[in-house]
Amino acid sequence: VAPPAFKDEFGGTLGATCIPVFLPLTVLYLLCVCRSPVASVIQWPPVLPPTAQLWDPLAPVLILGWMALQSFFYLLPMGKVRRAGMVLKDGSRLKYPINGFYALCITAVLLTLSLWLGMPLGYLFELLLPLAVCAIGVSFLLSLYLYICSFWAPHHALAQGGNTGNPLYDFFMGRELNPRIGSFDLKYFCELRPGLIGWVVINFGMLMKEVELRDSASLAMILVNGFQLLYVADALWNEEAVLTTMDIVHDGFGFMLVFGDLAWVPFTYSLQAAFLVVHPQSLSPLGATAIVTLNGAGYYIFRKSNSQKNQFRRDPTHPSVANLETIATATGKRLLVSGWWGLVRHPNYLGDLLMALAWSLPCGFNHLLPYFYVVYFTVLLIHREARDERHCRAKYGLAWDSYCRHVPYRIFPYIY
Ligand SMILES: NC(=O)C1=CN([C@@H]2O[C@H](COP(=O)(O)OP(=O)(O)OC[C@H]3O[C@@H](n4cnc5c(N)ncnc54)[C@H](OP(=O)(O)O)[C@@H]3O)[C@@H](O)[C@H]2O)C=CC1
Ligand SMILES: CC(C)=CCC[C@@H](C)[C@H]1CC=C2C3=C(CC[C@@]21C)[C@@]1(C)CC[C@H](O)C(C)(C)[C@@H]1CC3
Repeated sequence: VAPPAFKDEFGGTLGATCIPVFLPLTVLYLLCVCRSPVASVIQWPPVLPPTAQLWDPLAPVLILGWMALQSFFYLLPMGKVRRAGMVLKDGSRLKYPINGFYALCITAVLLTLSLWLGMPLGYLFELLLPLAVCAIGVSFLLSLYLYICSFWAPHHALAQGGNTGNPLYDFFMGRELNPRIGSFDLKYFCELRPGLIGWVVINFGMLMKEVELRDSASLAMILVNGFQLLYVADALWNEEAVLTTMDIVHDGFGFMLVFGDLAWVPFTYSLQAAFLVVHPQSLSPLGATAIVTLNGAGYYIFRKSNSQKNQFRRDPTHPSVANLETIATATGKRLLVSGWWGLVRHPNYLGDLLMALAWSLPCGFNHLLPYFYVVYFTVLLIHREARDERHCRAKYGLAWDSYCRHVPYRIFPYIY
């Protein structure tokens, strides 16, 4: 039996106690700020909504209906049959359906149909706060369910980090690695479907609200919608690649990921679109071209580097990666030291951050709020890089040190 893991991630027990209180309040606060005329994150006294604005009986119906609809799409026998994930502690490999892109397409068809039937999608703007409250509630309930069920999971199915014996810390980190109901994988489903697709649906609702208010969608709103739709469509098109990410391979499914997937992503990643509804911006053609170019460059780096590593991990003999320079490690796996992964140790983070900046720039320079995503994301990725570095050093030892000497910069070439 392995020794219990240390409570050393995310500030230990204190972090695991405070974050589940602080982050849900942050989501609600940011939504209130972005709808206020001043939209200042440092406004005092802070903008607080009347309690009546936090609840709408339609919200739980929409959230639960949405989860049920996306679960139904997940179970439909379409797309690639069932792909095997990474090898687990007991030597087995779980199978996953690869049909997320179809789920996005069917959702798009349903949205078009509902527009045609005259459904007021712009009403999502009014519903943002009650929807966020319900998504937060669902996150707490699901995390509690996962925590309780994990006590029936076999030992080899537990995650390394969320297994300390401290209930608060384990609830936060997640005890079980791949909780499932039958063949329905809860973590894989939540990571890519309800929150990610929900995010672009909310964005579209904000665009429709703008059309309602001003008769047409602004260029800034179209760019934000287009960029973020590209990001979500890319994630679902390359769904298989998520099977090699840290969340799926290493992290347990606890409050951090449940809340991140179901509440944080849809309601904070859509802040720029919600902001533009109340604070319209005009963009010059030159400004728009520069922003599109920045997003294109970020996307290119993000996609090429992620695909290169994914291809290399799936089949190192594939012609697209077979000629790259590598370092051998004691585990039998090799590390890339040329190509994208020879430029910096996380080229995919670099591309993702350039895109994050391009999503905020259409909102102009008069407010900090639309830049919340860039700031949060920089902190998240620097922290994530440090966590990954610790895992890799523990896994690969001297080979990792040698990789770090070959590739000294972590995310930004010649800077960090
Ligand atoms: N939009 C958002 O909110 C978020 C987006 N992301 C994005 O998700 C994507 C995945 O990120 P994440 O899971 O954090 O990390 P990575 O995809 O960067 O995966 C890290 C793993 O890659 C392997 N690896 C590292 N260096 C090398 C190398 N030189 N050669 C071969 N393999 C290597 C190691 O695993 P092993 O050796 O075991 O294979 C390491 O643990 C990124 O593009 C990131 O930007 C991430 C978080 C949030
Ligand atoms: C503040 C807080 C609660 C943080 C939790 C972190 C989560 C929001 C993120 C952890 C890793 C994520 C990934 C994506 C979304 C955000 C979370 C869940 C991702 C699905 C976005 C789309 C990308 O293409 C991706 C598939 C590579 C990515 C995977 C990691």
